[in-house]
Amino acid sequence: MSLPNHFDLLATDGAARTGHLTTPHGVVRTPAFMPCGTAGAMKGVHWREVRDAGADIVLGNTYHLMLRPGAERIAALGGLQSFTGWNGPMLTDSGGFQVMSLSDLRKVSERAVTFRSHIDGAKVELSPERSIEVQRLLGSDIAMQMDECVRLPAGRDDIERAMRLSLRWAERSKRAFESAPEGCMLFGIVQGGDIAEMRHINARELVEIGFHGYAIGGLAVGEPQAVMLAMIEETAPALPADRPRYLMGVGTPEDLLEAVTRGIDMFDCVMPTRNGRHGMAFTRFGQINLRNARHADDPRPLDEESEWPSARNISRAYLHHLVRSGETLGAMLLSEINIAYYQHLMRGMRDAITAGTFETFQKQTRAGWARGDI
Ligand SMILES: O=c1[nH]cnc2cc3nc(NCCN4CCOCC4)[nH]c3cc12
Repeated sequence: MSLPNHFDLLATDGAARTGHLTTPHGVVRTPAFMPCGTAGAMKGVHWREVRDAGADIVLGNTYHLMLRPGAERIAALGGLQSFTGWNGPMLTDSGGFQVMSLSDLRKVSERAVTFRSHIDGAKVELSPERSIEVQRLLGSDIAMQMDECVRLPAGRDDIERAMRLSLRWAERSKRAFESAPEGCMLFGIVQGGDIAEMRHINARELVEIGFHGYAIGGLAVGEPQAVMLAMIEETAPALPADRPRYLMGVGTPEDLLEAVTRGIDMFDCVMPTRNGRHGMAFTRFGQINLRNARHADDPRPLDEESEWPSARNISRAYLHHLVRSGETLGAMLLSEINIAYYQHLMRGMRDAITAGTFETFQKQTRAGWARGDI
C-alpha cells in the first residue's frame, strides 16, 4: 500500500535537490542536517541555539530514551517535544544500530534483538513491533524501521543475510506503523553493504513495500569515502525521486557536499557536538583544532564574516584557553559554533540549488576548505 507523500520537491540542479518535508511539528527544508539530541538533549547546547542556528529538525535515539527515562514515561509527560522543550520536528531511529554498538550480550534473531542494558544490565528485547511502539510513545514525527547494519568490510553472505532480514523487518515495521497519527512518517532503510547488486535488490523490494521516505543505511561503518559515495550513486537513483532520501550517520562537511551532489536530502551525525567537545571547530576554512598551541596568542575570532556571534566575536586565544583548561564553556561554545556551521553549509546548498548555481557553490566551498586556516 503506498503511503501519502509529505515531500515537495522544489528545485533540482544536476542530481542535487531542494524541497520541503512537512511534518506534524513543522516543515523541514532539505537538504537538511539533523543534529543528534541523543538522550533528549543536544549535549552542551540550548534548544534555543539549535533553532537559531537554523536546524529545523533534530534526531532522538530510541535506544537511549527507551532505557532512560523510558518510552512510557515520556508518553505520560506528553511526548518528546513537551518533555524536552524542543517544539520542532523530531526523527527517531529504531534503536537497533545502537544496540549493536553500545549494549552487551546482544543476540539477533528473526524475532528481535535481545541485549543487556548498558545502564543497569537489565535484559531487554527489541523487536520491530516494539521499536515502532517506542517511537510512537516518544511522539516521533519520522520513525525508522528496525534493520540490521553490517560493519564493513564484510562477506557477501553476511551482507545478504542482514539485507534480507532487514527487508522482512521492514514489512513488520510497516504493519506495526499502520495506525500512526495523521502526518507521522515511517522511513525504510536500504542495506546491502558495498555490493551494488544487493543495494539494487534491497531498494527495489523496499519501494514495493512502500514508505514515506527512504534511508540509505549500512554506510559510514568503516568503509573508505569512495566506497560510500559509490554506494550512494548505486542506491539513490533506485529510490523514488519524489520522496526524501536520508543518509544515516553522515558526516563531515565534505561528505555532506558530495552526498547532496549525488541526490541525498537528509543527514544526521554526532560530529558537530562530539568534535566540539574535543576542541575541534568546523569553519569555512576547514577544521581548526583549538587545542593547538599556535592559537594561544591569536586575538582573531574563528571567522570574522560568520553570521554566528560566537564564531565572529570570540578570540581563538580564549577558545584555546577554555579547551586547554577543560572549561565546560569551551565544549559548549564549540558545539554551538559547529552546529551553526553545518546549518550555514546546508543553507548555502539549498540556496545554490534553488538558484541553479550549485556547481559554482561546490567549487567556492571546496576552495575555502582548501585555503585552510590562514
Ligand atoms: O544502517 C544503519 N541503520 C540504522 N542506523 C544507522 C546509523 C549509522 N551511523 C553510521 N555511522 C556513524 C558514524 N559516526 C561518525 C562520527 O563518529 C561516530 C560514528 N552509520 C549508520 C548506519 C545505520
